[in-house]
Amino acid sequence: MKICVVGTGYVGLVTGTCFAEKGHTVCCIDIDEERIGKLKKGISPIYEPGLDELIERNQREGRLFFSTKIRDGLEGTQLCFIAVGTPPADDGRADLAQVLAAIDDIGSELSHSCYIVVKSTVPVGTGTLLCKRIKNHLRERGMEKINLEILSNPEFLKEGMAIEDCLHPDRVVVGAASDEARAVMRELYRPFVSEEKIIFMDPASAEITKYAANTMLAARISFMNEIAQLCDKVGADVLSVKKGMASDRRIGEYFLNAGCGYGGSCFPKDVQALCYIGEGQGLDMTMASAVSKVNRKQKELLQIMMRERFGEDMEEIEAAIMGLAFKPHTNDMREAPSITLIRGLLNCGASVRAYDPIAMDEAHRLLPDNVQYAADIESLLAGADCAVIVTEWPQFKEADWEKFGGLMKRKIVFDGRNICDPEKMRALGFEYYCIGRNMRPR
Ligand SMILES: NC(=O)c1ccc[n+]([C@@H]2O[C@H](COP(=O)([O-])OP(=O)(O)OC[C@H]3O[C@@H](n4cnc5c(N)ncnc54)[C@H](O)[C@@H]3O)[C@@H](O)[C@H]2O)c1
Ligand SMILES: O=c1ccn([C@@H]2O[C@H](COP(=O)(O)OP(=O)(O)O[C@H]3O[C@H](CO)[C@@H](O)[C@H](O)[C@H]3O)[C@@H](O)[C@H]2O)c(=O)[nH]1
Repeated sequence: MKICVVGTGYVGLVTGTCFAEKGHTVCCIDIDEERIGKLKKGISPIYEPGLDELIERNQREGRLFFSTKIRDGLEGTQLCFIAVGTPPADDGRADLAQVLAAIDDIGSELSHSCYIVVKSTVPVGTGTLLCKRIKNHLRERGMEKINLEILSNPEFLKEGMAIEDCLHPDRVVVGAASDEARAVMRELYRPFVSEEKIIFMDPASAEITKYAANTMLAARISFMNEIAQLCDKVGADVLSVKKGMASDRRIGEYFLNAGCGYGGSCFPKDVQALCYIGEGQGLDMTMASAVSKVNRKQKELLQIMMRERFGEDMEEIEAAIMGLAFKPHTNDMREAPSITLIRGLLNCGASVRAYDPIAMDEAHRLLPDNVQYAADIESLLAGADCAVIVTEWPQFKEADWEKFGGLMKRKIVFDGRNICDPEKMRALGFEYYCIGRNMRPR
């Protein structure tokens, strides 16, 4: 099948490459010339385990192409995916500017019938809006005979696991109105999943499914974060509580880890966007709003714990921040809890030193200039008053705290991801604080 993918961010680049990997011929389009230039040389603009090799091989074998010109992508294509960004606008709604620009570009060049598939996360009714918009373009160009259908095919991949999620999805959701469109999507995804895992529905339901799924996952995290705070108040252990809850099959074990809050380019914006959509329909969206509210507070928690511990001395401390990415195995720092923490600490007058295995370039771009950076864990911790774990990178989980404790000025650790064993840390002489496992009523 010949496929065009518009947008080469996490979603467009990964899904386009995976379509090529399964034998389709794919042309990926982006307006960012530097990005396309790099991709043509086989250099991935994003860090995603396994992606570089797939891009290189599929380009070499002639199934994957990159261009800045939409015309190159549209030539002979059966399916045109829109995978551009939908960042949050100031009021919380999804900003559709990139999606509208993409449909305008397609509408000004398309000269044959095809299916346009929206992979970007978009509010309900976007498919209908795009359909009207592209038909206007075609009418203006005297091409109204072209047959078009706009489908919704939201993406559920997780950063850091994107290739695996894309090649072996739990399910594929497709919002399509016609049997013909459903048949094409079935053929496209046949190499990826068995047929019963392709869930067909109307486009509006598919659009809502994406927001509802993300909000449900975010709700589980916010719920556990609230339970963790309660655990700390009453001297209980949130990991034991989680174990007890998760063994009920109806609850399950996933997305129940308490921590210093969820970040990333999706949960924060999608929960807010769902609130905006519902409120626009006159609903309160009580649950979804609470999920966001708990998370905003949770991102402040490490800072509050540190202020409680250091009091007036906050201005004197040198804090060593372990991890900047919003989660491990990505360099993405969008909405990362590290940003809230570091800004807060600098506001209190503390000195901040930071290290992340791969997000250092992003950090230089996003964090205030007075943050200092360390080249490795040793130089990060040397002379520090405390270590603050924000991202659960494997190298932090495996840290040799006996050795690192010897390098620190004071042996104090704030563990925002509950990756250390409290008993071991205390036995090594650390003052150790974590989330919902402090076991001493406060
Ligand atoms: N990042 C994720 O893990 C993830 C997962 C599932 C769904 N989503 C959703 O998928 C969409 C894309 O997310 P992302 O993280 O890949 O975005 P991104 O911001 O990383 O990438 C978007 C890309 O689109 C390009 N672009 C913008 N306008 C364009 C145009 N008119 N023509 C061609 N290219 C254009 C940009 O230059 C950029 O490279 C969003 O709606 C997001 O909510 C993201
Ligand atoms: O038990 C948990 C699980 C996750 N997180 C945090 O939640 C955030 C998001 O994590 P994750 O969901 O793994 O990353 P994303 O790549 O943002 O993926 C989410 O957002 C994507 C974009 O919409 C969806 O496609 C995915 O299905 C959905 O998991 C991160 O800050 C994690 O640290 C927790 O605090 N506790």
